Amino acid sequence: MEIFREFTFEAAHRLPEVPEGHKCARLHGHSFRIAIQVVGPVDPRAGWVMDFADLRAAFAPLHDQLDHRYLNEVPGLDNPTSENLARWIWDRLAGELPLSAVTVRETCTSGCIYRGDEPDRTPA
Ligand SMILES: Nc1nc2c(c(=O)[nH]1)N=C([C@H](O)[C@H](O)COP(=O)(O)OP(=O)(O)OP(=O)(O)O)CN2
Ligand SMILES: [Zn+2]
Repeated sequence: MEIFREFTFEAAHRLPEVPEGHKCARLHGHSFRIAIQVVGPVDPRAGWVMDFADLRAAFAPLHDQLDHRYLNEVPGLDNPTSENLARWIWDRLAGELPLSAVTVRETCTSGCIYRGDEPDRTPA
């Protein structure tokens, strides 16, 4: 079974690799929403995969590095797209949680879901 916990943080960023004139090259901010999803068996005694509090504890150091920051200055996030942020979070949590997905929502209507390195599904 999969469980998830959601987190929010406020941060500024700019995207340095967008085409000239793209609005996202300018400094701007978002209320980012993150979902950390893990997978595992339901412990028959506890009745849960793991305590939601364990997800909060695991994410807490990352929240400290992201909240009210200029993301471009965070080591490893010099091009802080949703995709790169999802991978950045995954790489830092994969060693301690049985991750199945990291979701990053940058706005109410856009974001990405990362499930770790996946086969390339680009049509031939
Ligand atoms: N694949 C991606 N595309 C874009 C990303 C990204 O991380 N991955 N990021 C941005 C910008 O950060 C932008 O702030 C968010 O994009 P967008 O959905 O365009 O935001 P708006 O709310 O401004 O949308 P409008 O419909 O244009 O109002 C851009 N693209
Ligand atoms: Zn943005």
